[in-house]
Amino acid sequence: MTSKLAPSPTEAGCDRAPGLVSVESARAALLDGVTPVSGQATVPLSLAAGRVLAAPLRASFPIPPFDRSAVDGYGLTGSGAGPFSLVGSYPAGSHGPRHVRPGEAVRLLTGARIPPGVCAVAMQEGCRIEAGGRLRAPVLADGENIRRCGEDVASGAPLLEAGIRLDPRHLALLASAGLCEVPVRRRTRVALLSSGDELLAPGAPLREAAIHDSNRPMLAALLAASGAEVVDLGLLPDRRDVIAGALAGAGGFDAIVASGGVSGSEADHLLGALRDAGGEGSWTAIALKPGKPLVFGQLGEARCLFLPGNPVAALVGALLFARPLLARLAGHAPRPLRGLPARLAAGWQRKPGREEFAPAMIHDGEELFVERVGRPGSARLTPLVAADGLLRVGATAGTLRAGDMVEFFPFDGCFGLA
Ligand SMILES: Nc1nc2c(c(=O)[nH]1)N[C@H]1C(S)=C(S)[C@@H](COP(=O)(O)OP(=O)(O)OC[C@H]3O[C@@H](n4cnc5c(N)ncnc54)[C@H](O)[C@@H]3O)O[C@H]1N2
Ligand code: MOO
Repeated sequence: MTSKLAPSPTEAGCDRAPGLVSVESARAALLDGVTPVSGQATVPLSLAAGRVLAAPLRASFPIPPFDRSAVDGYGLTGSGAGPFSLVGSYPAGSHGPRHVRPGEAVRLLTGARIPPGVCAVAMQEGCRIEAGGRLRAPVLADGENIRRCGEDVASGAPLLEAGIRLDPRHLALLASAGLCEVPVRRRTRVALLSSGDELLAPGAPLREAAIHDSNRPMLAALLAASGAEVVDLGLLPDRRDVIAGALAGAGGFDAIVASGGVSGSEADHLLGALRDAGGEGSWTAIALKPGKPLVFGQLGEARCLFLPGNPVAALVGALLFARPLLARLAGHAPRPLRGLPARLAAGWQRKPGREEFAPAMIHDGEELFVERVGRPGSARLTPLVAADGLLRVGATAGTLRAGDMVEFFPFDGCFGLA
């Protein structure tokens, strides 16, 4: 794993600064050989959102299970305009008549079973009841306004493939197929820690030269939203032996995620501590801004991903690397990272060499226009909070001008279902 992360001679220096590894090849190296966790559970539908389906599911009956009316109206026995004699009224859920004979029509509400003999349903808005109670209807095509048995899913057809991360849409499909519980993979277990002598636990009173640990709550929430069970290993000092001790007990997790202490100064002990704990790993400089220094490794069963300490860099690293790692471990395909094409509302001076992600806001308009929020900086959280998402600039881009195309990644997707 380590050697694969070294930049190849062809890679270095072509579209990024020499010696830096592209995000793409770093991600490929991180995911190389990662297999899904074993172990399954059966969970009720009410707890299945966010879990990964462990086995393919098929429909044991057609959906819908019977022909039914798509509208409030009248079931007709022929396509002609009538007049028809009305022979009853049937709401959704009722049995309906045994048979409707030629020349007859039946009142049907949306969702009602189509009785034998009915070949189309006329919407009530287009119908008229004559004096004497007979029905006049528009001429209809055979099958109009009828939802056919099995038109959504045929009996025995595949419902969902294994490896799908279930979201509210899937729960609706599974419920409509009569399922109340589903087989899912066990959740991945991720250990999370922060390191740094300058860090204070959330809520602790400020002391001189210290700041609060803002990465741990952010990363814990982000990893949990990716479906992982997060175990907090806490806040560790800049002491190699203490960090090694904490890591040594974490080899049974599926992944260990840390932030801080990865840039290689005399106070950065994560990589050394990983080795002391019996693991292996390597330091990598990624062609990424923010988020250049990164440590990947392995300790026992656990894949290790140590992110930089600056909070925006930690977030970007978690989105680009931890998310796909957790997806692969959880047994579903990492979602391809594809942003929306957007135009810059304003440019800025920059040097080519590193792919860049910046907090950005959407401008109203017919086209998607985005603009960086606030002053750039990997330690500034307020632009991140004010932003609608992150914009991405490719590594080769130099100074940017208003109107240039970039990619935009909204934080909440469009509807945020998954
Ligand atoms: N001479 C160089 N110095 C630095 C470079 C470089 O290339 N040459 N890179 C800079 C970049 S870029 C980053 S990012 C950081 C990464 O450093 P570390 O991962 O070793 O992180 P620390 O030094 O521990 O912390 C950096 C910064 O972030 C603060 N921090 C750390 N953890 C947290 C936390 N949990 N919550 C909030 N803030 C945190 C820490 O106090 C530092 O201010 O290195 C640069 N330096
Ligand atoms: O790359 Mo650092 O990760 O810019 O803040």
